[in-house]
Amino acid sequence: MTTTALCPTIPVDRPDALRQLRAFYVDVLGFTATTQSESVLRLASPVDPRLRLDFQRVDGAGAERKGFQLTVEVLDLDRAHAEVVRQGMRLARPLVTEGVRRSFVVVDPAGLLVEVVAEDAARVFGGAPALRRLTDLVTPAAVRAVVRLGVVELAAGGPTRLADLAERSGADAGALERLLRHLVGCGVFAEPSPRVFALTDVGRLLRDEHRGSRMDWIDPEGISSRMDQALLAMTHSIRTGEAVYPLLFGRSFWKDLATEPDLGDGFNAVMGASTSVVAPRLAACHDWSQVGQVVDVGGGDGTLLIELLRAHPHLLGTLVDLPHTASAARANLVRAGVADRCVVVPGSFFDPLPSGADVYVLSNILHDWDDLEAERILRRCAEAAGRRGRVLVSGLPLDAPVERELTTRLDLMVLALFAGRLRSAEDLVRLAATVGLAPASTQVVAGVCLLTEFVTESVPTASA
Ligand SMILES: C[S@@+](CC[C@H](N)C(=O)[O-])C[C@H]1O[C@@H](n2cnc3c(N)ncnc32)[C@H](O)[C@@H]1O
Repeated sequence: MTTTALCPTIPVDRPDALRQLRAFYVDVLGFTATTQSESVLRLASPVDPRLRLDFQRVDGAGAERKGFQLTVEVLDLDRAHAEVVRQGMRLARPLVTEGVRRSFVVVDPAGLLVEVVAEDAARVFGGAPALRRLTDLVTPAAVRAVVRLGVVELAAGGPTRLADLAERSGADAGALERLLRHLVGCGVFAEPSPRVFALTDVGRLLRDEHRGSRMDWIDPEGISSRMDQALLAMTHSIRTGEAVYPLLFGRSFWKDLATEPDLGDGFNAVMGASTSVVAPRLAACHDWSQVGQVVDVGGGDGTLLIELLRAHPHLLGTLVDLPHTASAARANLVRAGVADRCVVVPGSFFDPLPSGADVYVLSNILHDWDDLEAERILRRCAEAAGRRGRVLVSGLPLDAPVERELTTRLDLMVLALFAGRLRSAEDLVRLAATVGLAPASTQVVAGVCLLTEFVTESVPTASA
């Protein structure tokens, strides 16, 4: 049995209550009123129709139900009904069909009336909503289109006429109206008056100012689009355990970024934006006072190193990354005014790293690689750190204390892109042990990022 939505029905007995309730739930909390009559007010979240709330007048005519009641939507109503009968539960109303709506009312063991209904529209159009939510590509594509067209930014100032949005974004007015109409239904835009569109709270999350959010990853051109295409072709990766990206684009993800500077710039920008959220916490949560020299291995556009150098003025830094990204990092370090305390080394972390620093940081690196390659990177860090240095590994672990879907999503993404994998804290310790690194401390930063400090137990012999 699967429940797909839940809706409390709350009885109200004052004549003007429904109007006041509407003012609060619609105007303050942003619910949409899906039905309003003399006797009922039905509300739903515009972005998640599973979040519902009904109010029902119990004083007037037509108020057939009394008392608090729950409506539970299930995928298989007949099976739920058969089970209720098998358990000998009391039915307050037998199974009935009203139009396309089939339901029964049962009294739960706490005495609460529970109306069990078949998932709406499941038999009408477009398949079961629960399945549609899992499989639909139209909405994600529509969101990408409206961002790419710049319409989100154009509407940022407040309600804007369709004609202006179309003219300024260079879109066909009729087609743009169809796009926006769909996004109104999804709760991304509102249409306060005909052909005037405004961003909702959800729509505002798509704005440029939300750097470091999901929004950075949905530009439908450039690197994000290639990543999307790789995800759509994931079946190959599941079949083989290999990255599908090279199959689609003729070279590995990192080679692709190095070959097409625009792609590299795009990736550095989104990666830097996402790292900027956690960088201040990484700069604050570790004891950097004893560290003189830090090497940021695969340091990307310099976001983390800039944060470290700014927060700890005694610190000297080195950033190692592939040549194109190293140049971007150098420019950012100069702009941030910390270049005089920093060396940028264009190169690969599969080659020997600058040795003798106190700390080697690997931020969001190891999950891009399979175990063999991740081990090679760790070995390079351990060799360079020697007996005295430490290796700090930071990134989202597979067993992060967050909703599971957040970690499994990234795990599948790195599989499709680079045959990488997310690792649990335990996996990481096991992997590091193969190159003589032992955990000295571990902490969760910003609720999602595992920061593990390793010391060298036995320095690996330098590999070729
Ligand atoms: C996921 S990003 C992480 C960037 C940065 N550490 C952060 O946390 O924002 C991975 C980085 O690894 C770099 N990289 C990939 N292959 C590399 C290699 N062979 N040697 C050095 N850097 C490499 C990429 O250029 C990119 O900057």
